[in-house]
Amino acid sequence: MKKARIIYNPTSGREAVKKELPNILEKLETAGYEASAHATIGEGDAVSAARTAVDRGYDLIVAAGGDGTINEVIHGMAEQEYRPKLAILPAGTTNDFARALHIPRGIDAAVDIILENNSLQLDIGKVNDHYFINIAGGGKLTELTYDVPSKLKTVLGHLAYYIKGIEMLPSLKAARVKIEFDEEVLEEDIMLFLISNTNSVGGFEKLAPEARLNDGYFDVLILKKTNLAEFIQIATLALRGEHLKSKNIIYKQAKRIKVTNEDKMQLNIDGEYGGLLPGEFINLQQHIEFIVPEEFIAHQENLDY
Ligand SMILES: Nc1ncnc2c1ncn2[C@@H]1O[C@H](COP(=O)(O)OP(=O)(O)OP(=O)(O)O)[C@@H](O)[C@H]1O
Repeated sequence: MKKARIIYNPTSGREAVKKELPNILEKLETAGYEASAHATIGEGDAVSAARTAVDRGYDLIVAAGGDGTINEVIHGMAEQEYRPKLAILPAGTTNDFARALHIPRGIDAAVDIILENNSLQLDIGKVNDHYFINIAGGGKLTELTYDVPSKLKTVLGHLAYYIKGIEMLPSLKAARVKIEFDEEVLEEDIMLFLISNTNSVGGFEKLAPEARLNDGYFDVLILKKTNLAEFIQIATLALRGEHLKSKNIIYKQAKRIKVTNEDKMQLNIDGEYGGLLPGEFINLQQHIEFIVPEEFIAHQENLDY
């Protein structure tokens, strides 16, 4: 019998998973899994819970919570030689990765996707000692994601980022960075750089429109030094997915990127503080097998032609 381990954050998304847990376990059992669950108790607990699940030879790990929980589960799995399949039950404030995989928001519908058991090997990113699934970046602007007070984030979701972002606009500063791509070096004064694995980040659905999740490439977006008016114009274009035509945006694809800067620029990794530059970003191609909707597999195949 196949064994499934649910690792869930009991506090995320108004305790949605906690309330639904008996139903989730029953559905998995009916589908032939021997299912058990671990409730996380705080920061870092999902990392060790995932490590333990790998050591115990589970066939499937179900990460239930927001992007923070999924990120921790991936940290617990990524270094291991044996990596079980990974399913996601989105129940957080931000569920960018679940959205990128077309996993439905409702817990019940997301469990049904697990039962359909379609899967794809997908890329994840690594920078220094951190893994990321959505995006990593740096620059004064990216610091706003962890400046948003968590209460505001819980109540307002993505809107909180925008409010805080607008408040921060007048204090935006450019910084000089050196960016080494696979075969090219760039030195620029920039407002921010984003290294994206998926195309849906922080509510911007089309930030990196060509990002594919299994091609081994990151999509790199660099916003050159701009004034406030230009910045607002580009942000407006970005909401419509039309920012790539701006002369202030550099867009590239690369497997490995090294970024250095002299001012101790902070790194943001999947929305959390991730240490200081320099950073070496490596794309681990098709490193983890994710359970995804059949429709997502068709969508990826369409991108290939
Ligand atoms: N029992 C717990 N109590 C408090 N915090 C926890 C608990 N379990 C895990 N956490 C922490 O909460 C962090 C965020 O949780 P998670 O990502 O699941 O949901 P969220 O805060 O609703 O959404 P998001 O992080 O996507 O905005 C996790 O990275 C983890 O460190």
